[in-house]
Amino acid sequence: MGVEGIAAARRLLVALDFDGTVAPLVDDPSTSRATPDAAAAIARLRALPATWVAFVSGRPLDALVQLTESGPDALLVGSHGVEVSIRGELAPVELNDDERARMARLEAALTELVTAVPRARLETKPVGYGVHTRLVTDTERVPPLQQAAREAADMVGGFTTRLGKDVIEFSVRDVTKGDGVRMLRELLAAEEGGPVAVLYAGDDVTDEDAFAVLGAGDLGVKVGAGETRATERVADVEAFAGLLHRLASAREASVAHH
Ligand SMILES: O=P(O)(O)OC[C@H]1O[C@H](O[C@H]2O[C@H](CO)[C@@H](O)[C@H](O)[C@H]2O)[C@H](O)[C@@H](O)[C@@H]1O
Repeated sequence: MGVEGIAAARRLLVALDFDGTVAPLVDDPSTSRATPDAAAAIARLRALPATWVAFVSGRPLDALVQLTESGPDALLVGSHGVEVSIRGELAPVELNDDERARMARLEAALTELVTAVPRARLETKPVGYGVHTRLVTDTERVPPLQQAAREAADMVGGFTTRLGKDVIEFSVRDVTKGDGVRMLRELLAAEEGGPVAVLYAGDDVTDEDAFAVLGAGDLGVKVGAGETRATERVADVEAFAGLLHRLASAREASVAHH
């Protein structure tokens, strides 16, 4: 299924990773924003009937709400599938005592490791941690730091590890972006009373879980280089915004015919 094919789907969910897909990677994660071109294409898609745009991200949900400048109709999945917000209704994530205790032990160990490597940074998330190395200038120190972080997580036990772009992440919940996409598709299909086709786009290894739940009537788009199970690829964030505009134009034409 190509872009023009999926544009003709009766009901379409456009599920998007955020960092590296609609927003270029930057040194300060709090300053990330979708490019104006991507934002314009998303607005065009959102204006169409039977068309939904969702963000499915590794970001904590509160950051995702802020960075995507989401309105009350937003469909958001944060923390790699763990946190979900459907049109402002947040399903709260409550850690149990055991999870809290393991988080505290891992935080102590990671804090010590990160403090020892200049410009490494620890991101604290609702269900885990990210060890960021984007700004580490002594790059030889990155692999040993990541290895030590992995060992610390193994020692505490029960963490899912994900290697992303200049980040290694640990989550106390074993949920994926694939679970998030499946949940969104089922929700919309139940609401609308019929099947929903999905276009999913992402740039990182964690997006492969989402590509894995796509079927014959869906479309996976990999943004940038790297191995992927997605069937379509674009070079970068700018090219992906172009694809979103192409999708919006084709869907506008398809809607006009029906
Ligand atoms: O699933 P995503 O929406 O792609 O989020 C993945 C992680 O994104 C953030 O880190 C990455 O983007 C930062 C801003 O461009 C960049 O500085 C960092 O090097 C990247 O790893 C975010 O901080 C993480 O929480 C997300 O899991």
